[in-house]
Amino acid sequence: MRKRDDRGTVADYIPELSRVDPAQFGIAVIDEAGEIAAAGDCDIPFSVQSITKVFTLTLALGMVGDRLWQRVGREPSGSPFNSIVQLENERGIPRNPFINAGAIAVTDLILSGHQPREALGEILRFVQFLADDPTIHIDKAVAASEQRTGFRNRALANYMRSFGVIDNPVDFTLGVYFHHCAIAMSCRQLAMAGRFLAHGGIHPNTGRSVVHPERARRINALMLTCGHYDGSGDFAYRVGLPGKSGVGGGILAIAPGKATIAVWAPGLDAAGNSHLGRIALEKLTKRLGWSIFGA
Ligand SMILES: NC(=O)CC[C@H](N)C(=O)O
Repeated sequence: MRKRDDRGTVADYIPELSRVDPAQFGIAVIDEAGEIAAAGDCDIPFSVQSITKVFTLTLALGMVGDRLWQRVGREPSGSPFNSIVQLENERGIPRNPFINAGAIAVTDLILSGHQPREALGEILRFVQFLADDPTIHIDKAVAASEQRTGFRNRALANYMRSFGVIDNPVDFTLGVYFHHCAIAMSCRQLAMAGRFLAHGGIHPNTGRSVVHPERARRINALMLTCGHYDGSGDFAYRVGLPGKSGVGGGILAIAPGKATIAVWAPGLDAAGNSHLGRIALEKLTKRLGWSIFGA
């Protein structure tokens, strides 16, 4: 991967992300026993962006349960991650929790009854707990950069608010959303944080239950069908694992019962998913026979 020169394009609609060096590549795999195989820039923290949508969905389901599905759907959108078109015909209900509109609605549920700072603290502590690492932090420069330029997300949130899908002041909800997207993690930390999804909802480090096995299975199903936006079908076709991407160039993939894999390569393809990250996952799952659809 290091040697390839087809690297995709670094996201530039969040100015701070356009400063990231596209030559970087990292990967970390953690198996059921906790054995770690990691290479390249696997310890460099990067902006996880939409990958946090997996953690905020998990947290929100724990807080409000299946009531969440009154606000957000569970179907792939077939549209770009920041698209607004479906909201008009679908009463402001976003198609799924992994497109921006859906993740903003989920963030709004987490915020309800809290101050933005408390809600954000709750999300960050949850991610730190999952990764078993209290040093994980929010990159304030990235958050501020998106606060300044996030006009589309502001449009999505205001539009949903007009349908009553968002309860809190839009600026509060978006403040929490921009900041949790700006959580910085390395591939190693991310692969660690996802482990409960590969192992039936159990946190392997502590043996404690994070979610019911059924919920872990369902989150994986959503990652498979919606985790790469309008590139989800292609990701399932090529890689064959539940996965969640972010515009920082990271992908978290789950091989149920086997392992978690986190990859990071900042250059993106046309759908906003890591170009080399996807290629690396495709090669790895093929070689190991890890696709959930068979060898
Ligand atoms: N696909 C992504 O990672 C998008 C997340 C980013 N914070 C945004 O809202 O645009």
